[in-house]
Amino acid sequence: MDTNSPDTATATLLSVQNLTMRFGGLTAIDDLSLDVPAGSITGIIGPNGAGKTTLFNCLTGFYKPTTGSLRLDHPTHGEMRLEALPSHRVARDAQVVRTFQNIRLFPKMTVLENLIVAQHNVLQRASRFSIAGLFSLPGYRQAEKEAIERAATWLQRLRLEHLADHAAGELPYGIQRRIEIARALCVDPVLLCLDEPAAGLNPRESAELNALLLYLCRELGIAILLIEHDMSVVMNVSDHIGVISYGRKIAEGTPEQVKNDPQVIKAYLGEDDEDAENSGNAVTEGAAA
Ligand SMILES: Nc1ncnc2c1ncn2[C@@H]1O[C@H](COP(=O)(O)OP(=O)(O)OP(=O)(O)O)[C@@H](O)[C@H]1O
Repeated sequence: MDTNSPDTATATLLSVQNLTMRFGGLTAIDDLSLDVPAGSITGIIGPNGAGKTTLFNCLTGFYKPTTGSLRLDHPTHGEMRLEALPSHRVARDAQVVRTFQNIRLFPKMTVLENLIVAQHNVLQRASRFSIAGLFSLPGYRQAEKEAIERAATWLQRLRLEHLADHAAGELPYGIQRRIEIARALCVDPVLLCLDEPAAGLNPRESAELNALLLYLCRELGIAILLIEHDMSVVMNVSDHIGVISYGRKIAEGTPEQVKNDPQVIKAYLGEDDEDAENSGNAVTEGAAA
């Protein structure tokens, strides 16, 4: 990553301040404040319907928050207010990129083509919105060459290069999830937002995902914001975890602090003693894997 440097490790990259998102009478996010440090992995957990994906949708411009601010300290552009940017500029200019809960690859395109399409912003600019692209002028050809090289680099880093010419939709589910991450990485993210990347993975694939996330963060310096229900992933890779319930932050801290927090156990287990016993398991399950 060109835009991240190791000395930013303790700085705040993203500051979510007093974020509220209402849908009519439903408050999905309720006065949420949370800091995402640079160069680290921040986990976001919480029961179903807690507001985690809504937070991502606010961050990436899919929703305009009702109130509150999302300040990104961009390594080259300085402070950017994400809540004021349209979604295409969040990815293109702020380099905040996301994956989705449901896989959204182009199934009939090859793996390589999926990664090139992700770079449409750069290619579109180089094409001068079609004339240069149409006549394949040198500037466009150069941009196209760089896009292919960038895609090839990420395929190689994620050990997918042997699958470059396969149709994405024909590959196993766990591989498709990995391709989605590779595709997001082609945009050179300052902040990579992953929405349940372990959903549907088997234990071996979850362990590989852990290794991948640690590599991206520790070796390449990419900050990651991770929504995940799979505790064997989130508890093992996160430096810091925020817990949301009914749109509010109920706890924040290291994985160890969070999994022992009575409010977190209650949110997962409910009030009932027996439920609570089960919910404690839900928070800690797989954490030592
Ligand atoms: N576009 C929308 N219109 C109305 N309600 C919405 C919309 N998007 C989300 N919600 C509601 O906001 C609440 C939070 O949903 P959200 O998807 O953010 O939860 P989540 O924590 O991601 O849940 P899960 O873990 O099940 O994916 C839910 O009650 C959901 O029904």
